[in-house]
Amino acid sequence: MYSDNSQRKLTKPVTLSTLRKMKAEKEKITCLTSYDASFTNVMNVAGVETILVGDSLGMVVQGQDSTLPVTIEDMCYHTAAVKRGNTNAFILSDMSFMSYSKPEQALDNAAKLMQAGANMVKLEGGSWLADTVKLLSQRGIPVCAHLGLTPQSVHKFGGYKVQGKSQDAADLLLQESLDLVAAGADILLYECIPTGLGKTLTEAVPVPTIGIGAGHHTDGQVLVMHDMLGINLGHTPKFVKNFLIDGRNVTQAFEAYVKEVKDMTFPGPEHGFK
Ligand SMILES: Nc1nc(=O)c2c([nH]1)NC[C@@H]1CN(c3ccc(C(=O)N[C@@H](CCC(=O)O)C(=O)O)cc3)CN21
Ligand SMILES: CC(C)C(=O)C(=O)O
Ligand SMILES: [Mg+2]
Repeated sequence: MYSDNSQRKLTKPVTLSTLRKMKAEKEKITCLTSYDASFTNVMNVAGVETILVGDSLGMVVQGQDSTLPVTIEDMCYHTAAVKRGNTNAFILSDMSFMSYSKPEQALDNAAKLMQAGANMVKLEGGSWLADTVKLLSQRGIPVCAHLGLTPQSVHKFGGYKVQGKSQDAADLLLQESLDLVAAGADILLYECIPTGLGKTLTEAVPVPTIGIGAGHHTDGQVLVMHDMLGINLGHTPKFVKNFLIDGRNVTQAFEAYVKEVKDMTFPGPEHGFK
């Protein structure tokens, strides 16, 4: 459909260096989830710099009620599909529930994702992950650490709840962020934390930050594609905005998302937490 490269907005491959430069120059980083080749191609056309093969696929593709049933084989299958549809975006893939509970096991599973086509792997957790992040980093695997509301811990949290609300919880998130950066994390992703804390953390760490429900101060933004196209199966979280409105097609919805993240009209105050 879009085999003509001239239609694509990303003219050269997005790398970790590109993303670091964007943080330094305060240009917002855009990210959307994708799980297949076709949507990935449309995201390339719209200029979405980074694509997350999220374990949210368990919910929006497989129809599970959480991300826990997703396997590393599922993640590899979708990463390979995204890779085949991709030209220049940077691909991050989630490590599935319990696929990184021990460092050596994490290395074996991260290797599978990298061989399937990921440019970086994402793991949920805090300081306890430092040894694993260090091992992956030393072996040449870029790592994104996902903090705040970590959906694989939903049963421990007792629901999808905003994190980092008390001063103690906010201080702990800062310490954990610094520990993970010291261990080699290249990107930090914050989910469902107060907007002010998103700002504090983004200013405190030297690596790019990406937020979802973390306010407009993070270096980048991510949304689950289905949510921003208005085809969420269940309850719609507060941080979601439907971009498939006003007679837009899917490409135009992705373009509107890129524009609003770049000019900081998305997320607005109504999409954040106090
Ligand atoms: N479609 C979809 N979108 C997502 O963003 C997403 C998934 N699936 N699956 C995995 C996780 C689960 N996520 C979620 C799910 C629900 C809320 C939610 O309802 N949050 C409440 C906050 C409640 C509070 O105030 O503590 C909200 O109102 O937004 C947040 C993140 C994010 N991820
Ligand atoms: C919600 C994002 C950050 C994610 O981890 C996913 O899509 O799985
Ligand atoms: Mg995930």
